[in-house]
Amino acid sequence: MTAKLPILRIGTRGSPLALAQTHETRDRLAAAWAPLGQEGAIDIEVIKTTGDLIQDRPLAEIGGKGLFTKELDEAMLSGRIHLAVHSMKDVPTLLPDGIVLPCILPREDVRDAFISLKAASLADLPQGAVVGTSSLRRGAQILHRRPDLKVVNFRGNVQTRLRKLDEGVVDATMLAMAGLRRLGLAGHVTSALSEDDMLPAVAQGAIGITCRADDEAAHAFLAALNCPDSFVRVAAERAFLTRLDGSCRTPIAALAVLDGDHLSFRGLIVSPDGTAIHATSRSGSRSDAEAMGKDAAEELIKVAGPGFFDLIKPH
Ligand SMILES: NCc1[nH]cc(CCC(=O)O)c1CC(=O)O
Repeated sequence: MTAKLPILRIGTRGSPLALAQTHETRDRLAAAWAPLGQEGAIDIEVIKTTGDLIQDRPLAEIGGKGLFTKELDEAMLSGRIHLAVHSMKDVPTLLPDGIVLPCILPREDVRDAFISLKAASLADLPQGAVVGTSSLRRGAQILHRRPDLKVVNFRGNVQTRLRKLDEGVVDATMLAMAGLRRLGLAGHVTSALSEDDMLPAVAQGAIGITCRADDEAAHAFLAALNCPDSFVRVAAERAFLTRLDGSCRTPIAALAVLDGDHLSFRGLIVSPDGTAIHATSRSGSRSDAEAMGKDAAEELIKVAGPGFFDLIKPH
């Protein structure tokens, strides 16, 4: 008797990037597990999230955590899907009861891309140029480097942004290199911003896969896909974010890098206008990942003082 198909239902958002990430996940599962390679063994369920429905406002303004994950979590807890594929950047630090995150795929390029038809790099932008971004983290770090620039709110998919660049609505924009690469759109990148100019978001470029805590089959399937290096880097960065209790309104950036067993961590917080910035770094071993992130956050909380956080609390 053949197994009843599908064996596994994967939930995802419907955006082109979410689908690309889900197809990568499906292909890795099929390669690792022969039964999952059979035609029809994996079913992909597209689920709309609150974040997908609201297109015209900055996400920071909508507020609330889990804008891109809540509906997927609900579908998982009700048994409609077994796995959910997420951009780790969009996953809240606290997962709902009963849901775990045992798998991070090999991480893509962590950097932010600079895209402009007028300048080859951030430093080349003319005085007073207009940069479009809806990301407080990107806006704040840009203003820190270049206080003369004008940062305006800018959402929409890659095609929309490119059209607005073409029309001269803005002089430059920024997007994650990882998303552009996964969509085959890296050709539009003018240059990659260095981590010194633009520290990435926590977990940028990482895909994470959740399952129910009690789903043993899902755990077994995912164990073969997890990238231990990416997992430990993301763990350090998320520990930093957790301690800072980052909301979408809080410009926070962090990056952990592994060299063998040696982990280097950098993290920063910055006021939205870019004038006040506090950065720190840690160096240690892989097994200290979470402690390093947490410790770095505690230092920044102390150094910045309570006044700093009042600046960036949600209204
Ligand atoms: N917040 C949206 C989002 N979530 C993940 C990515 C890109 C892929 C990634 O960083 O893993 C993006 C778009 C962007 O920042 O350009």
